[in-house]
Amino acid sequence: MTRLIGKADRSETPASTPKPIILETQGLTRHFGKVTAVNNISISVEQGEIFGLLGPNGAGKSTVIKMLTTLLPASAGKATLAGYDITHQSMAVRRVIGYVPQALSADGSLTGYENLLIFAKLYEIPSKHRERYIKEILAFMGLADATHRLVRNYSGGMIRKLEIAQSILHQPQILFLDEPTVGLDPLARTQVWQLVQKLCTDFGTTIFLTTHFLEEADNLCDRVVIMQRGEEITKGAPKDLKASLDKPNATLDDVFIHYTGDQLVSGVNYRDTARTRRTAQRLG
Ligand SMILES: Nc1ncnc2c1ncn2[C@@H]1O[C@H](COP(=O)(O)OP(=O)(O)OP(=O)(O)O)[C@@H](O)[C@H]1O
Repeated sequence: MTRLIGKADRSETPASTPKPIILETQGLTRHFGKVTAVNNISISVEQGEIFGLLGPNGAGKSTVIKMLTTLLPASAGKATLAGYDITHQSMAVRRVIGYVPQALSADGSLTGYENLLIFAKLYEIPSKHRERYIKEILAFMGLADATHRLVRNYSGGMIRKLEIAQSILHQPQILFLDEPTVGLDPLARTQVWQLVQKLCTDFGTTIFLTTHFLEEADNLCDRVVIMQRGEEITKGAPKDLKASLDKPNATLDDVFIHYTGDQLVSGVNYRDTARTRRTAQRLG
C-alpha cells in the first residue's frame, strides 16, 4: 500500500533520539453533573508510538478518547493533537485523526467497498482516486476477497479490520482505537494487533488505544497509563512498570493489581470484566 503516511520505521530511529510529541494533554478533566469521569489527566504521546490507556470499567478511558476526538467538550484542561487544540481547532483535529469506537460502525447491509465509499466521500477524497484507494486499503487489511460481500456476512475480525480501514482512509496521523479487540476470538484478535503494529511500524501512524487485555498491552504498547475512577494511577513503559514491582517475572496484570487493588467497580471486578469481554459476541 503506497498511500499511507510516509515510511517512518521506528527501527531506524536510535532509541535515544527524542521523537516529537504529537499528542499532549494538560489537566484534562470532564464532569457529568456530579460525576467526575476524568480528573486532571496530563499525558504526552510521541509520534509513531503505540500508547495504551488501561483501567477498569468506568475508569474514564472512553471519555478521554471522546474528548481527544472532539466528540465531547472538556470541562477543564487542554489538549493538542499534531499542534491543534481540541477546543479551538476541532475541525483541524478531526482531519488528522482516525477513530474506531467501541460500538459497531460498519453497515451490515452494505458491502465492504460500499462502506468505504461512504467514508471516502465524507473525507472528500477526489472521486477519480476513490476506487484505487479503497482497493489498496482493502488489500492492506487482507480483505480484498471480501470487497463486494455484504458486511453482515463478515466475521467479527473482518468487520474490525474494515472499521480500521474506514478510519485510516484519509491517512490520519493519529489513530484512536477504543477496545479494538473486544468480542473477537483469539485468532482475530492477533490479526488485529498485527495490523495495528504494521500501521505503526510501516507508516509511522501513532496509535492511541484502550484495552482490557493487559498481555496485549504489554506486548504492543510502548507506554501505558493506568487509570482508575477518572484519575491517572501510574504510567510508563510496561517493562519499567513491571520492574518497579520488585517481583520476579512480574506481569502487567501484577502491575495493574498492585496499583488499582483490582477493586470492584459497579459490582464487577476487572478480571470478571476481562473474561466476559473475551467471550462476548460483538455482533450478536
Ligand atoms: N454521557 C455520560 N453521562 C453521564 N455519565 C457518564 C457519561 N459517560 C460516561 N459517564 C460516566 O463517566 C465515568 C467514566 O466512563 P467511561 O465510559 O469513560 O469509562 P471507561 O473506562 O471507558 O469504561 P469501560 O471500560 O466500561 O468502557 C463512568 O462513571 C460513567 O458512568
